[in-house]
Amino acid sequence: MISLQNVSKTFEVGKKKVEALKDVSVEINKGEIFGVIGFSGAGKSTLIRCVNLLERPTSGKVIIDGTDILTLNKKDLQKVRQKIGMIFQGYNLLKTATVYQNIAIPLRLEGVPAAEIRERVKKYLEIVGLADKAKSYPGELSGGQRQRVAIARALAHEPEVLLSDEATSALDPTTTEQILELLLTINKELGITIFLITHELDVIQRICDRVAVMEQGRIVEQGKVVDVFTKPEHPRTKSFVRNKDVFHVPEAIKQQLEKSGKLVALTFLGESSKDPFLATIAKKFDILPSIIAGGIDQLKDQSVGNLLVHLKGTEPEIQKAISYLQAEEVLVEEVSNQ
Ligand SMILES: Nc1ncnc2c1ncn2[C@@H]1O[C@H](COP(=O)(O)OP(=O)(O)OP(=O)(O)O)[C@@H](O)[C@H]1O
Repeated sequence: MISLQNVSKTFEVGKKKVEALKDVSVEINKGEIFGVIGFSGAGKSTLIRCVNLLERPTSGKVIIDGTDILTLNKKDLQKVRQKIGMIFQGYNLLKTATVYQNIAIPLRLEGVPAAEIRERVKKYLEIVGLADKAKSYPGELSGGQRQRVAIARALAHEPEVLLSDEATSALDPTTTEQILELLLTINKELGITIFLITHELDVIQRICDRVAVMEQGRIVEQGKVVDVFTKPEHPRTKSFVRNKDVFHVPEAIKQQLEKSGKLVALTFLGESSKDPFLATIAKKFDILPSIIAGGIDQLKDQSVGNLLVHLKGTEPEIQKAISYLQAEEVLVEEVSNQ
């Protein structure tokens, strides 16, 4: 549906050149939620702004439904832009207009008939759960409510794609969760494709189907969230994957445990977490497994469990147990040597 092909963007600031995007290629499929994660300055905003040409790439193609929109004239580009809604970290609402007017004014400018404007404002305020706030001003709303108005305003144009530029970054964790739930509903029930950028792994983990990791203007890793999350390859991705925190063991304890065996990090997906792996390996092999730490993360469609386990025993027995776990599709990473 959206295909960014070899997109580069160089800003010229005085005599200095800033390469914000370097040969970035990314495909977003119809109906999916695709997230880009990266630290500040990685190029995420520039990338998302290239999708609706708020920023024009220096080179490369931006293909939407088969058309390279860089080749379009103003009028045709305008038509494509109507298919793309956008929400921002700062909401971008008109402070002196009511919630109703914030949604209605852009529709009026687009030439939507008055009766339809009334219908759409009502419909989308209901969808975002703010039917009773039509007459309020943005200043009377919480951050989460303001973002809901911004979402209703974007939806009122009945777009096929919603771009989200750090939409939850200014919100507390509970409000973030509610907005993410709303984005999931919009994706599922209205069939809207969502392309979002964030610096928070939680956002990716909670709602995205696929993810790309950006660093210094490049995409360094991309794939299904579950794969990137459980088997991160690039150092930048590893730095984002929080489950490593579970496996952070104070050096003194680590040294103590390593004397009598091996520390392993186990990662398992959804269903496999129900199997009693540790009891089984204790029975089958001459080892004593003990749990040092653990946690569980909820992804969009499944959960991922993490355990830090000490395997007490001889090296050959430990290796047999590890092979057994791997055959059962548990991801095993030795943390002793890290
Ligand atoms: N209009 C601009 N003029 C000059 N340089 C820019 C412009 N926009 C972005 N840049 C530079 O491009 C690089 C990427 O910026 P960008 O905002 O895309 O990153 P980001 O990952 O979205 O970071 P943040 O989350 O902090 O916005 C940075 O070095 C930034 O300073």
